Amino acid sequence: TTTLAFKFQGGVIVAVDSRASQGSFDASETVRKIIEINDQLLGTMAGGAADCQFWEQYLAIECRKYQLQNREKVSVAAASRILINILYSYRNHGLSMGCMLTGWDHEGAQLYYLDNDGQRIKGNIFSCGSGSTYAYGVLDNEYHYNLSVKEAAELGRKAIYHATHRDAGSGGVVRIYHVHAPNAQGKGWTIIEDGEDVNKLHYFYEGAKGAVGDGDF
Ligand SMILES: CC1=C(C(=O)N[C@H](C)C(=O)N[C@@H](Cc2c[nH]c3ccccc23)C(=O)N[C@@H](CC2CCCCC2)C(=O)[C@H](C)CO)Cc2ccccc21
Repeated sequence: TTTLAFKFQGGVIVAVDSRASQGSFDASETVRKIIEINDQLLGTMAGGAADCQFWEQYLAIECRKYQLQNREKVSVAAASRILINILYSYRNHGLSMGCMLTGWDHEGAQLYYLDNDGQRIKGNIFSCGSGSTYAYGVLDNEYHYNLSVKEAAELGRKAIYHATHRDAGSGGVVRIYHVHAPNAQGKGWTIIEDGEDVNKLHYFYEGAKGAVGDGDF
C-alpha cells in the first residue's frame, strides 16, 4: 500500500493506490483506501485491511453520534482523538493501522497521521504504507505550499505512480481527492481522480524520461 496526503494553499490532496495482498498473493487491485467519513472528513487506510475498514467505519458512526449529541460538526482534531483513543486502548493487541485523517473544519484544512502505536501527529505532508518511502522521495523533491490544485493533484499522482512502480505491495489504480472549503452543498472534498491505471501511467512517465532503448521496461 501507498497512501499520501499533503496540505497546500488550496487545501489538502489525498492520493492512494488500490492493491490488497495476502502474503505474496495479490488479493485485489481495486480496493478503496480513502473512506468518506462525512461531507468534511476523509480517512486513508494502510496496514491490516480488516482493522482499517472496521475501525474507520466505526469512527464514521462515532462522528455522526457526536454531531447529533453536540449539535455541531466534529472537528478533525476531535475525530482523530476518538480514533487514537481506540487504537491506544488496543495497543499490544496486534492491530495494524497507519492512517491519515483530513478535512476542513472551523480552523481550515487539517491533516493528522495516526497509527496503532498510538501516534497522533498533526503535519503538512504524510505518506503511509509499504510504498511510502518511494512516495516521500517524489513529494520531498517537488512539494511546495503554493502549488495550484492542478499541480498538487499531479504531484500526488506522480508520487503514487512511482511508489507502485518500485513497491511490490502497491499497484492497481491511483485515486485522488481534494479537500477544500465546503461548497454550497456543504461538501468539503471533491474526487479529482477515481481510478487511473498505473500500468497506463507507466508509459506516460517512462516517455517523459526521453531515454531510448529498452529503458526501465
Ligand atoms: C482484499 C481484501 C482483504 C485482504 O486482502 N486482507 C488481507 C488479509 C490484508 O489485510 N491485507 C493487507 C496486508 C496484510 C496482510 N496481513 C496483514 C497483517 C497485518 C497488517 C497488514 C496485513 C493489505 O492488503 N493492506 C493494504 C491496505 C488495505 C487494503 C484493503 C483495504 C484496506 C487497506 C496495504 O497496506 C498494502 C497492500 C501493503 O500491505 C480484506 C478485505 C476486506 C474487504 C474487501 C477486500 C479485502
